[in-house]
Amino acid sequence: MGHAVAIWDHKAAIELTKDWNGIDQVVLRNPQGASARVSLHGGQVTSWRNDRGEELLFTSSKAIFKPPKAMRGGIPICFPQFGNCVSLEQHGFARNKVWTIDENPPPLHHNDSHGKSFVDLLLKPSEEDLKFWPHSFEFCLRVSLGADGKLTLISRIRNINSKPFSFSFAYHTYLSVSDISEVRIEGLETLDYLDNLFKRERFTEQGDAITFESEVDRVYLSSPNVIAVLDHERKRTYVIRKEGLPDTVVWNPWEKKSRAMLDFGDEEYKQMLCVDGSAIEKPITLKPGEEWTGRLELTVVPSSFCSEGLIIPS
Ligand SMILES: O=P(O)(O)OC[C@H]1O[C@@H](O)[C@H](O)[C@@H](O)[C@@H]1O
Repeated sequence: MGHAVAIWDHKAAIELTKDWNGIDQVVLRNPQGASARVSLHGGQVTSWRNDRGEELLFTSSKAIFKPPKAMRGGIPICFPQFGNCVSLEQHGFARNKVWTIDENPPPLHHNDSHGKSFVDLLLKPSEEDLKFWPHSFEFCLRVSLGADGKLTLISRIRNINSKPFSFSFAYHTYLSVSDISEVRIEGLETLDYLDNLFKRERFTEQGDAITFESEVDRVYLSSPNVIAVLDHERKRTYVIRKEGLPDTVVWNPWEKKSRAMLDFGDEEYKQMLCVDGSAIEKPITLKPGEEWTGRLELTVVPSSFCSEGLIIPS
C-alpha cells in the first residue's frame, strides 16, 4: 500500500495516517476544511467534521479497538449480519477486519467529482472467515466527502461464489447530539418496528416525532429514504438519505446499559444517538455473480430549515 496523496481538486485531498490506536486510516478533506476519517480497521468512519472543525459523529471516550470487539462510535459496518441471529459475532465480522485500499477504483461520475475526495476500501474473506461463513464475496466501500461537506458511503457487495448467499447489513451510525432529551427524529412516525427490548416483537409507532426518555433499541421497518434527526439545542439537523436500505435502527443504551458496556464514559450516552440505514428484516440474497448496492448520505443543516419542511421531501 503506497503512501500516495492524491489531489482531486484545488485543496481536496486524501491522506494516509494512523489513528489514535496506531491503525492506518484515511483522512479525506474538502476545500472548505471539512474532513472525514476512515479506519482500515472495519472500514469504519471514525470522524466527520464540518468546515468549522465540529465533530458530527459520536465516538465513546474510551473507544479503543480490542478485536474482536469493535469500537463504539462513528459508522461501524455491520455485515454479514446485524445483531446475532446466526452463529457469527454480533453485527458480523466486517467491522473487525482490516480492509485494504483499492488503488484502482472506478472513477467518479464526471458531474459528481467536483471538490470531492473519496477512498475505496475492499474486503474479501480470508480462509479463516470462510470457515465461519462459507461464502466468497467482494465488498467495496466508497467513502466520499463532498465540496459541501456531505458524507456518502456506498457499499457494493458481490457474490463471487457458485451458490447464493443471504446477509443483513447496517451502517450503524452514531450521531453526536447535544443532549438526547433535546433530540427528535422525523420520518419514522406511524411505522412498524421490531423492539429488541421485547425479543424483537413487532409494534406500530403511535406518536408524532420520536423523542427519548429511556433506553431505545428498535428496527423501524420499510422506513422512508429521508429521515431527519433534529437537535434543538445545537439548532442543527442531520438529514439521512439512504438507498437500498429499507430499515432504520434507532438505538440509545441509556444510563444503566451504557454503564454495563464499560466503554462509555459517565453520562456519555446522552451525547449519542444511533440512527442508521440498514437491511435487517428481509435479508438480501445474492445469486452467483450478482451485486447489491447500499448507499447512505449524511448532511447537516440548520434546524429551522427542517421545521419549515423545506428540505425533507415526503
Ligand atoms: O454493542 P455493539 O456490538 O457495539 O452494538 C451496539 C448496539 O447496537 C444495537 O443496535 C444493538 O441492538 C445493541 O444491542 C448493541 O449493543
